[in-house]
Amino acid sequence: MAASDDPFDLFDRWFADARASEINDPEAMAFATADARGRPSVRMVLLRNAGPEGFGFFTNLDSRKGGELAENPWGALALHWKSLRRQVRAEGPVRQVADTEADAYFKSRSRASRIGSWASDQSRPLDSRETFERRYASLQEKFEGEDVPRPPRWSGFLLVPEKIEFWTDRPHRLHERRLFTRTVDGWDEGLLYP
Ligand SMILES: Cc1cc2nc3c(=O)[nH]c(=O)nc-3n(C[C@H](O)[C@H](O)[C@H](O)COP(=O)(O)O)c2cc1C
Ligand code: PXP
Repeated sequence: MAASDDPFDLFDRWFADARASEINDPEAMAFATADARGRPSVRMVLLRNAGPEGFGFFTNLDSRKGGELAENPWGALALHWKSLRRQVRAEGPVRQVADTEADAYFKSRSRASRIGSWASDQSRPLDSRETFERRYASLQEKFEGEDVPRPPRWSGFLLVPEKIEFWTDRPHRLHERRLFTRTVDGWDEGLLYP
């Protein structure tokens, strides 16, 4: 298969274009999960790695998405780059990243964000903004002068794509859709009607 037909090479080129032309957050993607009954939910997350191993992001394992992935480890994502009028979609099984990988990413975040990850019981009901701010302030004190470690329930997920679609806007809604489907030894490429 020619290098230009590899979906991750294509993704890298599109992502570079998006970084150059989007006004903010080219890595923002909608990430869908579903519970054990198949009921879907979707939210934005930031794509933090993309390559042949998959598409990765970081979050709280006890969040709604974390709970749904624990019961149903499948996901779907969509990136939309408005400035380019392009969309990428991917679907496949989702696995948690290794602790070493989560640690390395967590270390790269700002101290304030690291403390925020301890302060936030993500997706749980919160009685008031004040409660959250008090928790944050007391954690700032607790960690004063110390390194802020990764909370044990904060980690990352990797979607290992079985399908990746590249969508390009064309006039009159006659768009182009290139679908890559994983095979035992590579990728099949085909087109879809728009
Ligand atoms: C642009 C954008 C990027 C976001 N990135 C993340 C992220 O990388 N990780 C995360 O946990 N939440 C992120 N959030 C917050 C999520 O959208 C969501 O509110 C949170 O993860 C809880 O989702 P859940 O209750 O479905 O688990 C982001 C929100 C926006 C708008
Ligand atoms: N966690 C939460 C709750 C977020 O809102 C975001 C981005 O909005 C992220 C994680 C990902 O970004 P970062 O790792 O840079 O904080």
